[in-house]
Amino acid sequence: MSTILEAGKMNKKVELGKGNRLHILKDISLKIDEGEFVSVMGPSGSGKSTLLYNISGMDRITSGSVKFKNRDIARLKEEELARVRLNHMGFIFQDIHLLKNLSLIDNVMFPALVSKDADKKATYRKAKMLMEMTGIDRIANNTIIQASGGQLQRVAICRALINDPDILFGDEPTGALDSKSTAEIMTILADINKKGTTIMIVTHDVKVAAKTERVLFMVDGNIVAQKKMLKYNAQHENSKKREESLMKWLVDNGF
Ligand SMILES: Nc1ncnc2c1ncn2[C@@H]1O[C@H](COP(=O)(O)OP(=O)(O)OP(=O)(O)O)[C@@H](O)[C@H]1O
Repeated sequence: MSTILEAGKMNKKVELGKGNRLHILKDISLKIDEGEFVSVMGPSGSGKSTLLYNISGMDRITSGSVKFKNRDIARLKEEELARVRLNHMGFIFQDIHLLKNLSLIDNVMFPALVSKDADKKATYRKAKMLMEMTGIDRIANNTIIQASGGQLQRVAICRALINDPDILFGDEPTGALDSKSTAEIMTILADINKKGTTIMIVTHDVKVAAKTERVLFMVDGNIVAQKKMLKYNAQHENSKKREESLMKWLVDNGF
């Protein structure tokens, strides 16, 4: 299995003013394999979102390295980094950042149309296919206000997938959803992962993390423990057992 993403002694410090600095990520080294489904858990304020933003090149580390496909993205110029993010990465965030004046399908197509050589017809077909896969094709022409939270999260997933990313990052991708929509979104993400897309998400939800393959546990800017599991298979596996075993592991690690 080859490594897709590798952080080496990654540090993030932020200036708080008056000479005060906050050291958020502390010498984090981490490898993510191609095709893996990884989740990050840990107490509030432990640095989970900061890890996700910095390892994905959404933000800049203070020191260390972040290699994406063997290329140190921490040292790229902003324009080049933006191109890597647009063409190779997908992002799903809790506050979804959809454009209010566009229909749902136009929102899905947007990142592809921003990319230079996009063929509009092919992009439309691809957007339709993704919306079909996530069960929202019938409302493709609705506006944002005509869609539920769960439907909007599916739009965000389709949009994140429109440029065929190698890796998908999600910050609490199910955070605002009820348990039924959460389970449906996790099934969609698991399917996407089985087709080969690497996924890394931050979550507070044990039920969500239990459906991933490796759980990283963060405390105070460090990854203090990791739990490796087999890929989740909804047809053959009892998710309750995985949740119980993960819960026990988290408690054993002081969560
Ligand atoms: N730009 C910033 N300026 C100042 N402090 C920051 C900044 N970004 C993050 N922090 C602080 O760094 C710490 C880690 O934040 P982060 O959002 O990464 O934690 P988290 O584990 O994702 O928390 P939560 O689970 O509550 O979302 C927090 O104390 C946060 O207030």
